[in-house]
Amino acid sequence: MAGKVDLDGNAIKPITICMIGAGGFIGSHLCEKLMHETSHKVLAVDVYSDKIKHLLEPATLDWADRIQFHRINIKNDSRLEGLIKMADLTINLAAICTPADYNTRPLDTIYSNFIDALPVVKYCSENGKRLIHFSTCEVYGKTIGAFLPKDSPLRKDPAYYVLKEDTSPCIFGSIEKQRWSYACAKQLIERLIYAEGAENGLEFTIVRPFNWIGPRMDFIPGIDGPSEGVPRVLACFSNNLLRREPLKLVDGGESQRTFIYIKDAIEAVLLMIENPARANGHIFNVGNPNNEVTVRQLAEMMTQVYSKVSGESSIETPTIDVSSKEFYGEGYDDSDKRIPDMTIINKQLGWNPKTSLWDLLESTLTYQHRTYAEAIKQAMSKTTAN
Ligand SMILES: NC(=O)c1ccc[n+]([C@@H]2O[C@H](COP(=O)([O-])OP(=O)(O)OC[C@H]3O[C@@H](n4cnc5c(N)ncnc54)[C@H](O)[C@@H]3O)[C@@H](O)[C@H]2O)c1
Ligand SMILES: O=C(O)[C@H]1O[C@H](OP(=O)(O)OP(=O)(O)OC[C@H]2O[C@@H](n3ccc(=O)[nH]c3=O)[C@H](O)[C@@H]2O)[C@H](O)[C@@H](O)[C@@H]1O
Repeated sequence: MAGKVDLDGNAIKPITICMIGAGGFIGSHLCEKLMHETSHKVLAVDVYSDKIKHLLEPATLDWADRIQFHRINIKNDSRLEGLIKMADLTINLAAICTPADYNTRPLDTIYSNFIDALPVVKYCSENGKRLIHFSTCEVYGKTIGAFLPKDSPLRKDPAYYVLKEDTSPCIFGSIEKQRWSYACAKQLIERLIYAEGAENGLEFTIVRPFNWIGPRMDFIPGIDGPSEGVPRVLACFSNNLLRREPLKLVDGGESQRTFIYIKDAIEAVLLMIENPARANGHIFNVGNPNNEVTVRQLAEMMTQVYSKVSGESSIETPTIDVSSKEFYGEGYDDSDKRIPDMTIINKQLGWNPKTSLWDLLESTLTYQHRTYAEAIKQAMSKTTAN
């Protein structure tokens, strides 16, 4: 990695990164990237390590002395401050971030996304350490366009739906719509970090991911996660495809999302890590505006791609409609449309996403099939035998 330079042509010095939530979906890809392509050290903090165990064992791996796992729950562990002090940069990924939890476990959601993140911000600020904090595109909530009459021509005007870091408002539902507990907690921690920057000089970068997807996202219920758990849409639909059952479309599958391949998104995070002068003080949308689909279109595309990669024909009724109340329970609500404006990240870091939705689904579903198809078959034959 010798001779690597940043965007301004300066040599990149190896640093130590305290990565909280390193054992999750994004953390595992970021650790992989840092081990394979850089000389930086990682103090990996999480309560789980399954998704990074290939990076931790055996001790003979090339990067063994550059990654250390610390099994710590940041809610109640005094070792956290010491790790932040040892590092040059802290990246906080820890959170409850599955929508099925927002309305059913709103207290855990708010504590996890706001209260538990507070000491991390405080330790960084007090010790003069740089912080990259993971927020969410959900802080935008609904689009302004969602409130226009259905047939209004203004709905087609990007000014009413493209989400911009420095000008778009944050539009959430009423308090009994507990779906917004997550977005609201994330918004408040963003405001707190911004204020620490303004009043106390904290060097920060806030990342707003827009539906990053890929291998190792969430879990497949009953195989490597709780059998009753509800993961995010990629894992829900993968689970349905693997079990040859219809994909469930919540409230008609009309909501729109832009999906980005995790590997494209991780490139953006590495640029933030290695270009502090360009990233500090900024909030960045990280998404792929070219990959927009409705959830129904996503289901159709995943069905087609899965058929191709598994060699199995699709089932007769590939999708069924289900109400959000049935699927998520009382208090669910949804973001209607999420297209990231890319002006700021383009200007500061010159970054652009590359992978099309079809291509990213092809590599992700190939992984899902290879990793889970056999385990699902065995689990299903056991259930039938009983
Ligand atoms: N994946 C996305 O597209 C996406 C989109 C928007 C925002 N985000 C944000 O990015 C971050 C990471 O998301 P992800 O998709 O990797 O989620 P994830 O659930 O896979 O990873 C989060 C990790 O944090 C760990 N964690 C949670 N609470 C902890 C605690 N108290 N102590 C120690 N570890 C703890 C979990 O064990 C988990 O491994 C989250 O803050 C999330 O809100 C992700
Ligand atoms: O990924 C993001 O950028 C953010 O958005 C996600 O929220 P959301 O996109 O609503 O979550 P998904 O579970 O991925 O659902 C996407 C859409 O699919 C629908 N869905 C989900 C699952 C399913 O089986 N069927 C179905 O129709 C949901 O209702 C929703 O409209 C999560 O809140 C976070 O992980 C993150 O902050």
